Amino acid sequence: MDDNFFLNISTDTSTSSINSSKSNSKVTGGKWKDRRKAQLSARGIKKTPKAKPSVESPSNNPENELQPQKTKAKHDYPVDERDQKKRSAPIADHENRGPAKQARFVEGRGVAGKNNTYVSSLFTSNAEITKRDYDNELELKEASNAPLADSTTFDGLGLNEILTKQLTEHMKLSNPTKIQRSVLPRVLTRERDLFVQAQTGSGKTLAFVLPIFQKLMECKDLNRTSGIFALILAPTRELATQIYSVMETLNRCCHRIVPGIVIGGEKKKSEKARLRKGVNVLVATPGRLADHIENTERLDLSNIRYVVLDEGDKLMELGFEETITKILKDIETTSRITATTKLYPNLPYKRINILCSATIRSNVKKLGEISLKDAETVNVNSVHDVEDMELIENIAAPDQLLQQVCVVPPKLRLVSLASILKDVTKDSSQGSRTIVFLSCSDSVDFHFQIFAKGGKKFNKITNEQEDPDDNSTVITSPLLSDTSVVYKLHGSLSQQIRTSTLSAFSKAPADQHTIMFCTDVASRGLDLPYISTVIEYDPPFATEDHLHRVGRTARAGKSGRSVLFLLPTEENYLDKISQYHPNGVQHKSYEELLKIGFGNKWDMDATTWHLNVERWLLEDTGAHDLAARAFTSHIRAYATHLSSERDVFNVKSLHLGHLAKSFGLRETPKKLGHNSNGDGKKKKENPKDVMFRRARQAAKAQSDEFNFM
Ligand SMILES: Nc1ncnc2c1ncn2[C@@H]1O[C@H](COP(=O)(O)OP(=O)(O)OP(=O)(O)O)[C@@H](O)[C@H]1O
Repeated sequence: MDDNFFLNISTDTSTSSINSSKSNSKVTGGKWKDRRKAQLSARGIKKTPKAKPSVESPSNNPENELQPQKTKAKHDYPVDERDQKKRSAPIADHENRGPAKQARFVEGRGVAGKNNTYVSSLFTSNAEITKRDYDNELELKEASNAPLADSTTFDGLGLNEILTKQLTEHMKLSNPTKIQRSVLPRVLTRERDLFVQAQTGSGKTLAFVLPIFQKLMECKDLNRTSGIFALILAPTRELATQIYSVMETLNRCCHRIVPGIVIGGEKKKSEKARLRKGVNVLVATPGRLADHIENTERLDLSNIRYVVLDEGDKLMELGFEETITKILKDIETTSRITATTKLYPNLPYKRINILCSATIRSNVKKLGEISLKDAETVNVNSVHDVEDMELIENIAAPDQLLQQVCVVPPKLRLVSLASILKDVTKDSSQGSRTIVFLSCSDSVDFHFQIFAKGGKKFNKITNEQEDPDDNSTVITSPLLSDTSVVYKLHGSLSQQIRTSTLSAFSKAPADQHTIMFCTDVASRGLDLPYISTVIEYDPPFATEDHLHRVGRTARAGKSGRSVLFLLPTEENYLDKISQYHPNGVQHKSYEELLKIGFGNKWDMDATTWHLNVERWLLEDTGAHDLAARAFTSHIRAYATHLSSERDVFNVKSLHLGHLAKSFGLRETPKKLGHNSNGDGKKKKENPKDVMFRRARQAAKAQSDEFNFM
């Protein structure tokens, strides 16, 4: 048994009375046990042998178990007498449990070490939190990714009247952003490859889409049957869909220029039909495009004048290097640009490649070598030759972002999350949009269920009341507030569901509180409107992804807040992300966090809330399995943190027992591990096989997640 895992099984009252009563009688001589017996009988107490775990055993009584626990462990927060009393007060709503329910309730439980289940109290035995120097309190500055407030206008940058009108009148964008000011005129007037680097939410999409659209508009005879002139590659289907919808908006002011999209998850047949009808700008995910190049005869890439690679580092991270190299080679070898120059004199005489990324990793440089020739690097402050890429530093998070960090002991993670969500959803006069990032699909499913299906009472849904919409990814959350709706998004959902979930989330009424539980599939490039809070409940697998996640808020000059949860063993992660937060971060203690949602009686109310989750899992086997799966998948995902970050995210430093508690589970991690393997008899695996199995799992998880094919 793990030493740190505190046993908290409620004590038999008769035993406690023994401890509390004092006697003057003294018994001497004989064996130790006989002396003890004689001493007890002198006090009129009959010693009963230790009961084996059974339903009848008082120590197994769920009523006792649901009492806040009396423990010897030290509290890691100030405890006054009043709080102590509150913690020992009985928790309502469990007295009515019938015998059958009680039996189920204790099913699988036993004393510690027998059936491997424990009930530990939330506020005991938690890891100490080292006091880091948090002096660098956050200093919020003016928005760094906002539209320019000076006299710079879109037409001043060379945009034609029709497009300018579309932007200002229909899209309500009056001034360009800094990166648009830098990129727009370059693509309109020069024929040089570009590496575009700018903050999240700074308007990079319009920066490359607008000039390409205008150049095509300038070709009078160009229509949908003329061929594909621009190709935009994005790493995720969601991002590709988003870029396509920007193109569609522009198409409203010039119907001749037709955008098209090919991404996985859709019927290839309908994509082929679309390609056959003709498109001029093709947005695609690399895997699907490569598939069409192989199998779709009508796909003609010979006219391509512009290739844009959006989110370059993610494209590389997902292993598209080879696919992109092949696509570019195919474009190169089939190109008829020279032959058609006279037909389209306004288009560039050579192919222009544009690579975009907010973060620079060595893989982006590699992609630059593959895709760019004699390129310029453009960021908001400077323009220089791409050879100087080495000089470019990673970009920081937007200056107006309020970055909060909270170090939370593992057992208190779930209640801390509940607290913050309660807080963001409490205002009934106006709505809010929140994104919660988790490590894996199973964990998303579980947390979605906690805040949705469980409802106010975490009732088990019986067969008669079975929700017909059981697979829904959008559901109301009375647990938080009457106007709260929760969503889930991850790579294991079908593309149709992913698309409709995002669309519903984006169009939610302004007075609704919407919360989306998701994996990193939503971290890249997604432009969801009015996100006010991003919660990184699990830190990302690569530090750069932190920047992309927090970048879902504080976009285009708007304010935003991001909360990063860290375990006490992960505090040094702050050193890794400090490069993205030159203005500092704001530290919140977990006590503060718990107070904002649970109020002054936070310890008592958080305990009750958590016990309700635990009880729900004990009563509902389906929910319990979901929790167990989420826990094991989470640990597995944790082990896939980049090796360069293992000093912070080391799976060996995790307190698995406490972490299981934050999934509402009472079994020991060992038992959960065995269950997740299907049977109790686990064969010892060859370490080499373990390594290969984990590598396969990690690779599969990545590809499942992004589902790019
Ligand atoms: N000139 C502008 N004025 C106001 N809003 C703008 C302007 N240009 C773009 N936006 C808006 O800014 C938001 C962010 O734009 P976009 O998605 O292109 O950012 P990005 O730089 O690509 O971010 P990320 O790196 O996260 O992908 C969008 O909602 C877009 O409509």
